[in-house]
Amino acid sequence: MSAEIIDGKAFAANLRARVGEAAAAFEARAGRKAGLAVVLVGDDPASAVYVRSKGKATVAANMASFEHRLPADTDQASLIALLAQLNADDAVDGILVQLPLPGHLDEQAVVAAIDPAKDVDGLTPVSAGRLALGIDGLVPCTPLGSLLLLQDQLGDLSGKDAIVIGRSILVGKPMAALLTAANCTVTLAHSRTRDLAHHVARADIVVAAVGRAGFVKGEWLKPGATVIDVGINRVDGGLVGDVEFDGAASVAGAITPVPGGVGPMTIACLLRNTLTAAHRRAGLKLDEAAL
Ligand SMILES: Nc1nc(=O)c2c([nH]1)NC[C@@H]1CN(c3ccc(C(=O)N[C@@H](CCC(=O)O)C(=O)O)cc3)C=[N+]21
Repeated sequence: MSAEIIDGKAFAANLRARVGEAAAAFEARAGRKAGLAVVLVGDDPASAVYVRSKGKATVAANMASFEHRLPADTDQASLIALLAQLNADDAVDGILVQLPLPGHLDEQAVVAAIDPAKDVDGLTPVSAGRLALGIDGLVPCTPLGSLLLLQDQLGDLSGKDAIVIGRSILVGKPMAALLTAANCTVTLAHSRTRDLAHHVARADIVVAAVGRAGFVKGEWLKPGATVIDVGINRVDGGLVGDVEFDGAASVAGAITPVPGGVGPMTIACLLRNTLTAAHRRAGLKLDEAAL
């Protein structure tokens, strides 16, 4: 094994601490805490654990946490009504609706009902449009966290060849947009891509977000490549990523582990986005470069 292991957990802890300091400064200036509302529909135990850990991290970062747990059979109109109430609530700077929603709900319509100014997940059509057009807005947390790790690892990304594997709304598409904005030459690969290994072999940066355990093989990689493994797959032995870790670690220059890589960055970036939204809503300036 030769690759450096990128410690996302430590980086995320640092970021949360810096966000916490900036959130305390926000409270002093604005006369209120920045606030994050999380909406959970149904009682999926994994989601409940995840929502609880977000709430704890929010409070630890000097922000207010509002949790709304709704029964699994909540109807569309009630959920939209709750979102309208949160949109109108001045104490709420960020709104996150935990996905996936129960099947009877229209996920697209629900997400679109979130005020883009409070869209800390970066998933509304307005946020996605802003990212595509290069207009300042709120960016999805997992791609943002991945970009921060890459910039920390590599510095300026200009001119680097990057491949993003997976074209989901949550990760792949926004990741490709962020890397393009950072001046990478980006390949967006997906399930219909022919000869994926050939494309991966050219990449200085590989972001794997396909949701299949061990899908990306070490022998595909360019020696020294930086690998960001977004996958979180539950298997018999515990959690594994989308990259075959041992094989990749003997070829890559640096790689994120699962767990302890991108996952913790997602929550840290959710807090960062909440602070960003709070400053914009209050008309205050946040020095994002200092975060
Ligand atoms: N609207 C919405 N936004 C989301 O961002 C969102 C969502 N819905 N639904 C669920 C997924 C999942 N997700 C994770 C975030 C952090 C970890 C994380 O911190 N994972 C730890 C390990 C956790 C463990 O041990 O289970 C790690 O990778 O080290 C995992 C999963 C955000 N999601």
